Amino acid sequence: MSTPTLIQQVTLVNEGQSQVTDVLIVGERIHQIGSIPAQDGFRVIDGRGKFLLPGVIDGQVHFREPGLTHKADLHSESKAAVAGGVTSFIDMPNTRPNTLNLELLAEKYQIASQKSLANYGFLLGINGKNLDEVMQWDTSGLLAITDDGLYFSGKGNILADRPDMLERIFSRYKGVIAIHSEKEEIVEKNEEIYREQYGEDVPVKFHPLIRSEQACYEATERAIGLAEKHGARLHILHLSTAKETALFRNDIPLSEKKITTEVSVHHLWFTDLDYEKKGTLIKWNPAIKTQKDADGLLEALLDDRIDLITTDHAPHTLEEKLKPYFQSMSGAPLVQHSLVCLLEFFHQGKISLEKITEKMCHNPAILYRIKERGFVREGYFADLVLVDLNQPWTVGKENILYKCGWSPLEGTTFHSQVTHTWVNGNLVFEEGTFHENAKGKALEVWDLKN
Ligand SMILES: NC(=O)N[C@@H](CC(=O)O)C(=O)O
Repeated sequence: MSTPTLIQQVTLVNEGQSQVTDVLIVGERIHQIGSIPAQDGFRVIDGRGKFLLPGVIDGQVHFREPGLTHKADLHSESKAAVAGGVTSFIDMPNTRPNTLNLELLAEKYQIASQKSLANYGFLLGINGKNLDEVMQWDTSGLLAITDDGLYFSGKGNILADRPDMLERIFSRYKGVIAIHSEKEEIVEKNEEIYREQYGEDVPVKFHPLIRSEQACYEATERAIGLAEKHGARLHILHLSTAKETALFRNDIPLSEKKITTEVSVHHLWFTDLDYEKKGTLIKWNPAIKTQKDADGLLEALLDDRIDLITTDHAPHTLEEKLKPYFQSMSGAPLVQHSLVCLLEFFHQGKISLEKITEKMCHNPAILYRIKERGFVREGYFADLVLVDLNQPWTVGKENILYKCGWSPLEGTTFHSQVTHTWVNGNLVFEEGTFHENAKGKALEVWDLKN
């Protein structure tokens, strides 16, 4: 067993409170929280002036393996994740081939067990062809997160073109149905309008008018209608408009909600005014919209209509990004910078540390029923992140860890820095250095009764 680690006199931000305390890690678990005297054989970390949070659980990333490893892979992106204080992630099924059956799912878990520094869960994708098959699978047990997640996305989004199929899914599936919610038929009509005027090189500032508020709102409204009709468990991924926030409730605890949603960091951080400077580097689906939308999303996050913060970390090579509008890939990397972005909002007085912890650490664990993680509790896994709120640094090529080698935040100065990250009790990131001998684990889920 590794040396017990005592983090002394640290401000622990956890479960709605911040207090100075000591935290003792023994093996892969949090052994004790309180006033703990150092003993011979302990490794002691001086936490004075620093803040300790549960490791971030990013509920939506695209780490691109297998099949798209020229953009990213489970090793490179999990390294970027832990450097950013992210100790667990849930990866989406739009890898190649798409993760549409149990063999492909098992393959992902196998690769991650060899390569990932962070803990991992993989969602299963669904399309017109595998629906009946998925419904018959007993996906409990080993498959962890995947028994609880389904995902739809991209062109030919079935919300738009297969309402009959949605009806069947919502009436039969009991796990979390996670949806990328934009009506493709509206998007396609808008694309034609702009294509006629500008050809292939539509100015990217029109992206939020093509992937419009209406496209988002109508898809989300329809999905919620179906979920309510069938009592299904629906999660809307990366909400991007203020208007949609009115469709969600905040009068019941998350653990009792059947309809939940999240906001991704870029929809809080950027606005349409940034297209002029950043161009297609900030082309995402759903699109970055207006300041009013960013403000409305933050407000809904603070008043609990929005349940989680994710990144939708979606790396592409610079070459794939810097193309004319219609060829430029949507998506950008973020997982290394999500926590420091939110800490910057804290510095600006927009959000508390307790709320950041709730939305990035506690709530993903509650929503996906992740076992013994997401909170700093005795007996839980020691997934922890230590941050210094006053250690400014600037994002630049020399410190970007993404395989694609770029970030939409290049040139941004953050006041806060992640200094240490523990995953399952192992100190994997320490002041810019990685200890790569220990690998992450597959996330496990609580039984439904918990
Ligand atoms: N969010 C994005 O803009 N891109 C995602 C796919 C998706 O969610 O549409 C990707 O995988 O690149």
